[in-house]
Amino acid sequence: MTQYTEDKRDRAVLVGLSAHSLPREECATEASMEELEALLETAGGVCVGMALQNRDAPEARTFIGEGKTAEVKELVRNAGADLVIFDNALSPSQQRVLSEELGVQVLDRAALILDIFAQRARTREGRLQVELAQYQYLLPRLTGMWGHLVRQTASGGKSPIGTRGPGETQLETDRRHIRRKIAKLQEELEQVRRVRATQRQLREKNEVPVVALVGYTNAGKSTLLNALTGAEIPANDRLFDTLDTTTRTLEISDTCTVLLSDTVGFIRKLPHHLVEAFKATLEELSYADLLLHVIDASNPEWREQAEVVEHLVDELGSAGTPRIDVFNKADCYTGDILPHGADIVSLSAKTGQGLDKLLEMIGTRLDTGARRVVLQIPYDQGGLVDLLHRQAKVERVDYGEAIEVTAVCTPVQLGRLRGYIVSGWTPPREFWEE
Ligand SMILES: Nc1nc2c(ncn2[C@@H]2O[C@H](COP(=O)(O)OP(=O)(O)OP(=O)(O)O)[C@@H](O)[C@H]2O)c(=O)[nH]1
Ligand SMILES: [Mg+2]
Repeated sequence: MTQYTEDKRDRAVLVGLSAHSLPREECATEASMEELEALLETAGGVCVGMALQNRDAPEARTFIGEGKTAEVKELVRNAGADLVIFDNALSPSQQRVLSEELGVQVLDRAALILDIFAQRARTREGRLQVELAQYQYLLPRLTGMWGHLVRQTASGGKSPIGTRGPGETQLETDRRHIRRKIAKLQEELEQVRRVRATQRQLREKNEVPVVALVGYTNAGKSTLLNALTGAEIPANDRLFDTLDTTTRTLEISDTCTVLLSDTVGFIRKLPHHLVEAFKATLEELSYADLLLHVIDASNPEWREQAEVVEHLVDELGSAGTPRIDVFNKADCYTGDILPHGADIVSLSAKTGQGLDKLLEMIGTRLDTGARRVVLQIPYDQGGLVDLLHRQAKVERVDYGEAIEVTAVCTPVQLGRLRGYIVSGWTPPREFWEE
């Protein structure tokens, strides 16, 4: 008993369900439970018990079955746990019922991730985004969870996992207040976004291609950015170390300089609100000319992780952006043979092995695939013609109703000039959607 009164960390029992009726990516597996434990540790808690159930379908009221609920209750009592965390998403009512039946606070993976983001967010934008996501998560859960939280915080002591972020006094107020708060946060974020758009326009004037790092959390994105650019972004062996976008210049060769951006890592079952809220930060991705998908090749789960990333990149509307798959951590990789291909590179951000190959690949990717297009440029955009003369191979210029230019352009330039192309190039659909 004395052993855990000294440990101040939140003690949690982790529960997961795998059911035939659930989509595969929503099922709990041993690997996803392990990841949940890592998330719990990142949030400052400790796992004191674990239960994984296989079932045909979730129970409507309690998600897991009756027998399993009793078993979890037993686990909670024996281990002296103060909360139960589900790997699967729970509905607000399931969360409430389970909390009553188990006698402790019940969270799901989404709430845990939100909690970590709340602890980690540093910039104003990051904090606004997390707060917005937390309020949106809380709104449908006001009745059940709140009574519990208020009781808990009223009893004094530190605030437990899942309750950090919006202050307690705000948590006591009503839905209308929360809705107002959400609207206000959205407005503030809109402002942040406007600043971002201006910065981006400035950057586009600079005509420098943007390369963005994407990948599963802990894959080594920040380490790679540091290795390539000499930046000193913190890179730690914990989940969601980076929550803000950092951009640095990277010289690929004497003639080619790009901007390289680090982004927030992805994870399976990322709360939908969070993806929504972080769209401003992740917007960087949609403006990237090239994505570097960093994969931790030393992780036996890399395939599943890569799939999650692909899925989120799609959801964020960047499926059409050229991509290089970077199999990182080659220094400690011992598993099966990695895929090979023109858009695949294996390297170690830590030892530097393979970095030159990546640089070469970025250079080729940004330069190849040039093709001849005809552009119609309005006279008031005449500056673009100068730009084309400087950047592309201009073959012909006709002055008619508009300036008609025939030029050979690289994919990056084509992406930028998409509004003016009249023939020669069929852009991917997402290029047209703004
Ligand atoms: N052995 C080895 N470890 C690496 C390599 N690259 C990164 N790491 C380690 O992996 C851990 C995570 O690296 P980060 O660069 O923080 O990963 P990240 O993708 O930025 O993670 P988040 O910001 O949390 O999404 C750190 O402990 C790094 O030292 C590598 O090539 N080899
Ligand atoms: Mg990072």
